[in-house]
Amino acid sequence: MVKVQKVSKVFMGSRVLDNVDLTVERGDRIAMMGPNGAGKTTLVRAILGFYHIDSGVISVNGYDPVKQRVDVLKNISFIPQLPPPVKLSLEELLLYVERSSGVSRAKIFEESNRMDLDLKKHISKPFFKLSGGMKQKLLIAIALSKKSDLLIFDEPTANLDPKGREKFYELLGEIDVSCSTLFITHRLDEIEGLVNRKIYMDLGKVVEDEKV
Ligand SMILES: Nc1ncnc2c1ncn2[C@@H]1O[C@H](COP(=O)(O)OP(=O)(O)OP(=O)(O)O)[C@@H](O)[C@H]1O
Repeated sequence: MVKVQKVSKVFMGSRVLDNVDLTVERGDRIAMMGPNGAGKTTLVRAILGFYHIDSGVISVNGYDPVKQRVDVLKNISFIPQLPPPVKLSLEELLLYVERSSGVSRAKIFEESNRMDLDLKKHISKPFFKLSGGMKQKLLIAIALSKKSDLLIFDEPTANLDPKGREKFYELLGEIDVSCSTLFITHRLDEIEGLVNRKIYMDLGKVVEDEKV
């Protein structure tokens, strides 16, 4: 599904990804861990085509993430570490998601309800005015509503209260087995039961890749 071959990325003279090799297969449930600054987010963003890489090759379902971005993103749901500063109201955002990704509004409402987020109450508020946890809940609801082959979560529970986290893990337990997931996390204890592979990064390299 995802092939990362000898990928390097340099930011301001510093090698953030150093010759990384990684393959994600269908059904992989990955916990990606490693110290702050190890290169986890950069790797995921390169897979999503947000960054040009300096060397190596990345392909997602056979597509180049930079040149064929639309084809790559069509089958991926991504929750970033920091919610984007979207100025649209929730109403406008839902309309945009519905039109651009074909995700049903009713499904987003359903998933939001399950995350204890009252969308109706906040529907005319701009997204950026929601609390951190509410933003994350909405992004989770959208990601889980979209039919994707691969779900990528970059520390998705950082802003969630304990109940929100519990609900989130409950929903994750229901994800189709054919779907792959990649979690960047510092809290392995919380997702231990949901993963079948653990990857550790350090200093821009994959230093351990273990099936569990
Ligand atoms: N757009 C950017 N411009 C310059 N440097 C960057 C950029 N993005 C990331 N970096 C640098 O790349 C390094 C790796 O950052 P990255 O966010 O990939 O780490 P991480 O493993 O996800 O860390 P954390 O666990 O703290 O989220 C850091 O030194 C960071 O400062």
